[in-house]
Order: sequence, then structure tokens, then C-alpha cells
Amino acid sequence: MKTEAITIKTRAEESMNAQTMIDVRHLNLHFGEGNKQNQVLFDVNFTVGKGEIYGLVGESGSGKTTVLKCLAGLFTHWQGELQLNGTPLTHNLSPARCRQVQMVFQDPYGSLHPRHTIGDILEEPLAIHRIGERERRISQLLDKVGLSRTFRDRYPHQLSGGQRQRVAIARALILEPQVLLLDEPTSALDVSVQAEILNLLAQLHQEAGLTYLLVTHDLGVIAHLCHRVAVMQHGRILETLPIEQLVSGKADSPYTQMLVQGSQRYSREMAQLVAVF
Ligand SMILES: Nc1ncnc2c1ncn2[C@@H]1O[C@H](COP(=O)(O)OP(=O)(O)OP(=O)(O)O)[C@@H](O)[C@H]1O
Repeated sequence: MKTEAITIKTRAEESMNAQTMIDVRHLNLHFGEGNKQNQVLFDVNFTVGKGEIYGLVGESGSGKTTVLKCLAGLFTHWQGELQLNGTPLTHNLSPARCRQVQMVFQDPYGSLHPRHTIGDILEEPLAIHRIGERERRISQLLDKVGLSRTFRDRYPHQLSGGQRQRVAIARALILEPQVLLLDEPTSALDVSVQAEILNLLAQLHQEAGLTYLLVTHDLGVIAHLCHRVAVMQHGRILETLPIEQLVSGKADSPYTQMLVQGSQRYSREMAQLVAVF
């Protein structure tokens, strides 16, 4: 399976555009002030190519989600330079940025409004951004994420966890962004459902040439989806490496080697479940 995973990534890398889509330079962020100040990101630097799937791994609290939230505009008090597709990001969240980059959260239960139907949830961003042909767009997207059109009139509590995450992915895609920020998109799901969602993400990436920045604890997920990975610890990037180097156990840092060893059993299970793309 390792050999197959490497072949997939190499093929994907060949077709990948070498242009930079996400550029993170000298990103620093702290919470609190004075003697309560807690710095959580320390000079974080990395770039993600157009069409690349880039993983961020590391232990809990290492700052992975915080990096995504800075890029998504959910945290605005960062210092450093952030660029998307060559355009510097300001500290404000503009409509243009919402259309360019969208985030999918870990918890499909909490991220969908409980009193809105799926149709309403998908229509809201289109209405806010004054985008027409809403019926067509919503129907097309439901098809794309593998949900029948009958889901339009249902409420989130009437869906399974996997179906809810499909809706969350559809909502993120409805504005046709170039970048998806995926924060542990499968960790709240059963293992078999995780595989379905990973396959859906791989399929959508292939069809639309999107750029993904994917946060996970799970190196099995990284090995099956990502081209490159950055390993974070205590708010810093410890090393960045191509996936081939990670799966062949040739990471430089002892910390990354420990992460790989810790996730090997899970990777084998996931390998059996996730189809090859
Ligand atoms: N809104 C906030 N206010 C104060 N501290 C925060 C806030 N959000 C995150 N932190 C702190 O920032 C640090 C990094 O958190 P972050 O959620 O980015 O970690 P993570 O690597 O994504 O962890 P996990 O894998 O558990 O989600 C943690 O110490 C966390 O407590």
C-alpha cells in the first residue's frame, strides 16, 4: 500500500501547478495581554502550491487550527505576511476573501445551523454574495457531494454524521473557492464514514483542482491525501517534508518519527478503506 500511496502522490504532483496559492511568512499570534500573554504561533513559514494538498500535523495545542483561522479571517490579530494567490491578506474579512477561501470544521454537528434546512444552509452564502441561479447551483452541488435533492428540505438533526459533513463540504464549496481549509474534517466520524468523506474530498480535489490545507492528528489521512506536510510542535513548524519521505520513515526530526510510529496501525486500517485515486 505504501508503494501505491507514493505513486498516487507522484502522479498528482506532476499535474500540480507550481504556482504558489498560499504563502505564510513570519506568522506570529498571541492571545491575552501583559503577563497573561500567551504566544501560540512563533514565526510560522510555509507555502502551498496551486492544486496542492498540504497537511499540517502535530500534537493537540500545537497551533494547527490557529493557522487555518488566520487564513480564514477568523483570527485577525496576527502579525506577519499572508498571501492567497499572490494577493496580500489584510486583517479584515472581505467578501472577496470569503469567495476565495472557505473552511470546513471538525464537528459537523456544531457547524450547521440546527433550525435551517439544508437548502437554506446552502442558499445563505449565495444570497449574501448576491449570486444568481441558486436553485441550479444548490442541486448541482448536492449531486456533487453525493446527496440526493430530497435532502434540501431536511434539517441537520435528520442527517447522519457523514451526511452532515457532506453538507458542510457543500456549503464550503457553494461560493466556488480556490482554497479549502479543512480542520480535522473526518475525526468526528466513524472509521468507515471517514473513508467515504476522504474519498469525496479526493474526488472533489481532482475534479475542481482546488488547493487544500488539511489539519489532522492522523498521519493515515495525511498519507492518503497530501502531497507535502508540515509538522508543528509548540506553535512552530519543526519540519516540512514530501509525503514520500514521511511514509518511508525518513523524517528528519525524532518527533516526526515518533508521530509516524504512533500512527502506523491506524494507517494500515485506513489504507484498506480508502480507495486509490
Ligand atoms: N480563542 C482562543 N483564546 C485563547 N487561546 C486560544 C484560543 N484559541 C486557541 N487558543 C490556544 O492556542 C493554542 C493552539 O490552539 P490550536 O487550536 O491552534 O491547536 P491545535 O494544534 O489545532 O490543537 P487540536 O489538534 O487539539 O485542535 C492552544 O494552546 C489553545 O489553547
